Amino acid sequence: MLNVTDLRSGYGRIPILAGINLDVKDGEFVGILGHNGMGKSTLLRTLMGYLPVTGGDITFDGKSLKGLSPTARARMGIGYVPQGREIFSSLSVYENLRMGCLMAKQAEKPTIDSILADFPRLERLLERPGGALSGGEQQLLALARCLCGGPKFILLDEPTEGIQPSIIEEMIETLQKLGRERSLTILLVEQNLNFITSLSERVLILQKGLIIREVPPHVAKDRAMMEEFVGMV
Ligand SMILES: Nc1ncnc2c1ncn2[C@@H]1O[C@H](COP(=O)(O)OP(=O)(O)OP(=O)(O)O)[C@@H](O)[C@H]1O
Repeated sequence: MLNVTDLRSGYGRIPILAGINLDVKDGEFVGILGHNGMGKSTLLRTLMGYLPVTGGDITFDGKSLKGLSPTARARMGIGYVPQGREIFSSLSVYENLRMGCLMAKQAEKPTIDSILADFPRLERLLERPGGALSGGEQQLLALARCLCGGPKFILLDEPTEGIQPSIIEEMIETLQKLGRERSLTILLVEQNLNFITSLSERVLILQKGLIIREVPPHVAKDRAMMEEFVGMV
C-alpha cells in the first residue's frame, strides 16, 4: 500500500528526515516509536504533503505522491490526524463531523451515523462545542472526523499526548474494532509504549531522522529489553 524509499525532507535548509525506508502493507497497523524531536511528525507531514520531499520517493497503491497536494492525497484515501488534534473548537461535535464529510464530499447523514456507532462517547456530546471537550474526547473527535472522509489509510500523530489512561484504553479498543470492521491500514507515531505495542503488528524505531531498527511488539512491550536494545523508555 505505502512504499517509502530513501525519503528526505526538512524545514527550509534544515534537513530532518535523512533517508527513511518504510513499507506498510494493506491492512497492517505499523507503529513508529521515537523520542521528542526525532522527526515523527515531520515524517507524517511529509507523507501527507505538507512538507516538500527533498529526496527519495513515496508511492501509495503504486503511484508516486511526489508533487501532489494534501487534498489530492486525501482523495486517494489517505487520512491524517495531526498532533494537537486541530478540531474546530467553536463548532459543535456534529458540525466538526459534517466538516469531515464536506471536505471529502461524502454523503453526510449516513456517514456520520455509521461513524457514531463506533464512537458512543461522541454520540452523547453532539451539540457541545469541540473546544469544550476534554483532551481525550477531542482526540476521539479528530479520529472520527478523519473517518468521515472515508480513508483507507490513516496517519495518526501521537494520539495519546496529554490524555488520561481510561480514554487511551478506549482509543485502543476503538482502533482495533475499526481496523477489523473497516479494513483500515494505520501508520501511527507515538511515544507511549503501551499504546503502540497494543495496536501495532510491527514497531519501528525512529532516531535522528532515520529508522534504525524494527522490533516485534513483544520486545517493545518489555521495558528492560527496550532500554537495553534501543535506549528507549
Ligand atoms: N516548523 C519547523 N521549523 C523548523 N524546525 C522544525 C519545525 N518543526 C519541527 N522542527 C524540528 O524538526 C525536528 C523534528 O521535529 P518533529 O516534530 O518531527 O519531531 P517529533 O519526533 O514528532 O517530536 P515530538 O514528539 O516532540 O512531536 C525537531 O528538531 C524540531 O525542532
